[in-house]
Amino acid sequence: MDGSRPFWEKDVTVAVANVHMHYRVPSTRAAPGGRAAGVGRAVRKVVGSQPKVLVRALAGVSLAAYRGESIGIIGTNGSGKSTLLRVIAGLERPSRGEVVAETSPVLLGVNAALVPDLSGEQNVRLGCLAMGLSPERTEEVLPDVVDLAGIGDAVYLPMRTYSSGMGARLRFAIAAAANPRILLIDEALSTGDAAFKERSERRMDELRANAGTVFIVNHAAQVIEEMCTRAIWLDRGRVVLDGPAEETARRYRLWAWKVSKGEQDAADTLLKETIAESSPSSVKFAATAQRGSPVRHARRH
Ligand SMILES: Nc1ncnc2c1ncn2[C@@H]1O[C@H](COP(=O)(O)OP(=O)(O)OP(=O)(O)O)[C@@H](O)[C@H]1O
Repeated sequence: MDGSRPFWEKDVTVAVANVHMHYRVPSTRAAPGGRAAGVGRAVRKVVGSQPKVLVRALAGVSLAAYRGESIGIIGTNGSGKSTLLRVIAGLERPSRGEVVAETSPVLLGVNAALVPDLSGEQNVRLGCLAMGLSPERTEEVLPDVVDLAGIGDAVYLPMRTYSSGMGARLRFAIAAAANPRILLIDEALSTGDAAFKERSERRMDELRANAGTVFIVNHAAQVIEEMCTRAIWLDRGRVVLDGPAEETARRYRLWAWKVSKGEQDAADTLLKETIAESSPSSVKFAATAQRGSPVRHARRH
């Protein structure tokens, strides 16, 4: 990677600079120790408090996203994918590091807050208004959203009666209606059928063509390969590989295959080799930048 090339305001939509995310989480695991520790445990049992452990969800992630990119994020359970999206969306503040986004990203999560007792149609209205569309614009886009979701007359039924795939389709259609410049999608597309996949791919292409950036979290390397131009493989909160979607997906698949065959040593070696071979991104802000302010002095090293 170019050691000093600055990237300019007009190209960058999101910059993530050395982001760490730590959580302190109560653990019921018995701590080793002698009698004193045993007494401590007994006391905690009575008062109900538990010792806390540190979980490192992200351990120094840096990346710069450009206009027109669709970036897949892959990795095993707990590798930090959703945390990264939440941090980019501004829902959580990193423990360390900085995130700057050109405009407010829209996060489309599997648990996007829709109301189960309302119909799909009512939820579309609610979702559009919540994303800042005017009531008039909401009515205008309603038919397109319903069309993109493609769930037929079920759109008039309460959302609690939907299958997970139907709910995911509706959420995607609602998020896409806002025409966000930065769209973050957490798993939502993996449950759709072939027709929906094609429609959602087309809609994502439109969003990207509209000078936007789309981030997609998915376990399936194939989905990432088909939908993204670039992919980032995360493992234990670190970037293993950040490159063209096809190459990253191929490497990740090979690693996952070795793990599934019980070849843990070979998988570990592949992981280490991949990290060693890849040139890590390092994004720095020359001036103190804040979320929502344009990227002015960021440099990728
Ligand atoms: N709010 C939280 N409080 C405590 N720990 C958390 C929290 N959110 C995430 N974690 C932990 O951070 C790590 C990364 O979680 P994250 O959900 O980002 O992983 P993921 O790659 O999206 O996983 P999955 O593929 O299973 O959805 C995990 O160990 C998880 O337990």
